[in-house]
Amino acid sequence: MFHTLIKNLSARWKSYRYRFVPWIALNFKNRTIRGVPKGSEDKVISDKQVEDTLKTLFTKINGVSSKPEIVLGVMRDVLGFTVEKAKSQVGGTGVYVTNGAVPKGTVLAMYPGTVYFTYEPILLQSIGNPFIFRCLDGLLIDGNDKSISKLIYRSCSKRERSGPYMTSDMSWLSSDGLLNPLALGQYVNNQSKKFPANVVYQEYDVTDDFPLHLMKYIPNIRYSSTHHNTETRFIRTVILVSTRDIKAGEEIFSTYFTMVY
Ligand SMILES: C[S@@+](CC[C@H](N)C(=O)[O-])C[C@H]1O[C@@H](n2cnc3c(N)ncnc32)[C@H](O)[C@@H]1O
Repeated sequence: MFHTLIKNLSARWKSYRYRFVPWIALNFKNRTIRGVPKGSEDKVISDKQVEDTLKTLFTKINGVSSKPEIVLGVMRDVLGFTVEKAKSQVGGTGVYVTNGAVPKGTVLAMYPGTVYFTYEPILLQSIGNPFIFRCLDGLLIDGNDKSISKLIYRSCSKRERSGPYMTSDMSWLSSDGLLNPLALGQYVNNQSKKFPANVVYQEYDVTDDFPLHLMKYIPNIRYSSTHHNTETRFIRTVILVSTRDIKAGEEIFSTYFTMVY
């Protein structure tokens, strides 16, 4: 009987398709589901566009001071807009476009955090944690910037550094300085009737050919060491892409409920 229970649970988990894990999804009564046809991979812009945006922004930020006003100034010059955290219109903290305008189909944020493969232990970190994001292939990203999640991200980042090079951004965990101004996607709230979604999530895997000196701006790190895992050395990132033009002053909303059918 126990065996059947585990089998059923595991089958249900495999067919689970929402972006946020069940303990977050349960909080929402009125779920508007975004359907994605199976096999479409759910990409609204190409990997090449994502890569170009990240490389261009990181190259311009590289070497400037980590003072937020300086970094945001560079972001404004390069991308034509800035995004920042502020009190949400629906609950807690949210993310707003604070300057300029975001055209449709633009990378405007990233979902930072520790990346867990399906076989890695996340239970302890996940209890009461509303920041666990689920990728379409089941990988989980813990974007919580507090408590045990924060300690784990920091220690994995230190483990992965490559000689003088940091291979991930830790600045989203504190207010000591800003490296990657896009790394605030974990604070984007779920859409509602009054505030329909204006962004979607999209997976983007950073591979070995990404310039090593720009890796310090990648706000994701693998829970397990990449060095022992030659087949899967990529770093999963998740970006948020605008689905319409967004003006300064508007809050960003996504849909936590993406259903693959
Ligand atoms: C990933 S966090 C988003 C950031 C969060 N607002 C905060 O201040 O930390 C997810 C949590 O935000 C809240 N949230 C997100 N969308 C919401 C909405 N439309 N209405 C009310 N609360 C929402 C819920 O508490 C949810 O568990």
